[in-house]
This record gives sequence, structure tokens and C-alpha cells, in this order.
Amino acid sequence: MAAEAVDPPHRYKFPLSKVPRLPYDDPQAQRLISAQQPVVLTGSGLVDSALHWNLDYLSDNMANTQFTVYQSDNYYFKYYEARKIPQQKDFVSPTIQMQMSFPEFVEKLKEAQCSKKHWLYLQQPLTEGVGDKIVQDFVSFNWRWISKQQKENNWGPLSSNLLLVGMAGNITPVHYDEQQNFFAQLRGVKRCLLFAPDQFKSLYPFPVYHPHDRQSQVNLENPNLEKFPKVLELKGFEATLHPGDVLYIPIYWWHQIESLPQKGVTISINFWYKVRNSCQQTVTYPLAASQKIAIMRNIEKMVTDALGDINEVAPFMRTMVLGRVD
Ligand SMILES: CC1(C)c2ccccc2-c2ccc(C[C@@H](CC(=O)O)C(=O)C(=O)O)cc21
Ligand SMILES: [Zn+2]
Repeated sequence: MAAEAVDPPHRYKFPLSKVPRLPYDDPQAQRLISAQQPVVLTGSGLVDSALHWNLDYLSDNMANTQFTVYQSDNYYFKYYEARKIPQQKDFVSPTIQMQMSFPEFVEKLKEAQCSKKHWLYLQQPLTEGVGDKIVQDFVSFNWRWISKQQKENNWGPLSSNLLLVGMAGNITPVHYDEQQNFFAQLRGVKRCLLFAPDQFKSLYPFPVYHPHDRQSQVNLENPNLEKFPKVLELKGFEATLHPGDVLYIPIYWWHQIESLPQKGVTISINFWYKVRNSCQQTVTYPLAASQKIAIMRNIEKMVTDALGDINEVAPFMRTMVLGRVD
């Protein structure tokens, strides 16, 4: 039977090298994690106890929990912080947030897949309220290995495990998080683009006080090169995740995650770890790009609070630096 016509994955206007793919117990994998470089780990067994999860199993075992489901009228799911909306008069939220049971979500998913008028993304922290079988699968994750990683890399506590169930074609646009992330793929195929923290200038982040804080202003699939010319200088990495793969997304690394269009529904679980406050660690110079981002964020917050108006921040900062000696 002829293989169904599969569109080639989107070709971007900048180079993408492959994220290294290594056995989870390979010393090189360990070196990359401690150097805060991305790596795809195979054979970890981290979520093997959940590789049988599918829509029916989750419907049967999560029946009495309400889930957060985002709806978008395109395939992008741009995250926004609702608490920052009041400061952004003209802000239009790009997605609708709904609450529903898992069976309702499966119903809506079928409708959306047929109508192709909107896309859905279920995103829910895995906490109490899930069924016993889900708890069984959850406790059977390879916690021994991941706790060892947490300790050896001096990460803070596990802050959450998000269960993610996405429609084929969904894209979470490029953004960074302030947590370490082991991203486990359970079902379907996800294509991940990653950019180092030092690509900051080429990704034009929103201001810290904007609801889209930590997100890039650039649509990587169709960049506005007049407004964002440095996009062409981007150097990225790419990883394709299959069930059982675990991608380490280092803190402050930019990432865009796509549920491949013809590969059906995707199910993922992320493991987010806070970082310890750095006052215990001695600072070594030169500073890493990620440290400079933390400094920029703090300065932007201080200046915004001091001026009391987010619209005064850019002119104030420009005044501070433009026309000064280099
Ligand atoms: C887009 C969505 C559903 C969302 C909407 C509103 C608020 C938060 C979020 C949120 C947070 C994390 C993810 C998972 C992942 C991206 C991916 O797998 O698609 C990722 O970026 C990460 O694990 O760091 C996805 C989402
Ligand atoms: Zn993220």
C-alpha cells in the first residue's frame, strides 16, 4: 500500500543541527546534562509504565477529574500570563481556556479533527484526583534515576509534572522557561526546536511585564524580517521525539514544540525542576548567557516597578544607553 503522502517537516530559514541522542547511562549524556546542554536520552525507562496510555485508557481512568483544555483557532498555542493582561491594554488572548472531563475532551477532539476550524491542547498538572491505575503508572516512573539527576545536578525540588495531550499539528511557539525540564514523550511524535540562551538577540522576547513574557515575538514559520532581521542569524538544534524518548531542555533554553501533523494525537509528560537560589553558589566569571538573562529580567522588573508604567521602560533604557560611550 502506498504510504500516505506525508508533508516534509517545515524547512526553517536558519540552520538546525541535531540534538545529540544518547543512551541515558552514557557518560557523555551525563556530561551534557551537567553542562546544561540539551540531549535526547534513550532507554531511561522513565515513563515506560505509561507508554500504554491512550485516549481510551485515560478516559476510563480519569473520569472524575476536570481538565484544563486550551482552544486556538489556529494551530499555535502561545502561552500568556493572565495576571499581566491588565497592564497591556490592547492584549487579545490567543487561546480560550476551558475546563472539561477527559471524555468530553475526547469528544471535542474528534469534532476539531474533522472541522479543522480549531485546535485543542489539554494541559494539566498530574496531581490528586486521577484514578488509581494512573497513580500506579505514575509511581512506577523511574524516580530512582530522575531523583539521582536532580541531586547530582543540584536542582531544586520537582515543581510539577504536566500531562500534555495535543492534536496533530499543534505548535507551542518558541519560548523559554525558568526551570530545568526533563520532557518525556509517551505517544505520537514531537519535533522540538531548541536555541541556546545566547540567541536572545535573535529571538526578540516580549517585555517581562507583557502577558507573553518569556515568549519570542517572532513567528519562526513566517518571520517578519523587517521587524526582526536577526532571525536569519539564528543557530538552532532539532530533536524528533518518539515514545520513550526523554529530552533534557536546560533552563533558559528557547524551545518550540510541534506535534507532527500526520502522526496523530501526542501525549507527553514534563518534569519541571525549580533551581536553587544562587546565593549559596559562588559566581564564576565570565557569566553564562543564562545568568545574564536572569540579570536582564531583574533589571527590567526593577526599572518597571520604579517607573510605575511599562510604557516608560523602553524610552528610559534607551536614554540610559544610547549615545553613551561604548
Ligand atoms: C501551550 C501549553 C499547552 C500551555 C498553554 C497555557 C499555559 C501553559 C502551557 C504549556 C506549558 C508547557 C507545555 C509543554 C511544552 C510544550 C509542548 O510540549 O507543546 C513546554 O513548553 C515545556 O514542557 O516547557 C505546553 C503548554
Ligand atoms: Zn516550555
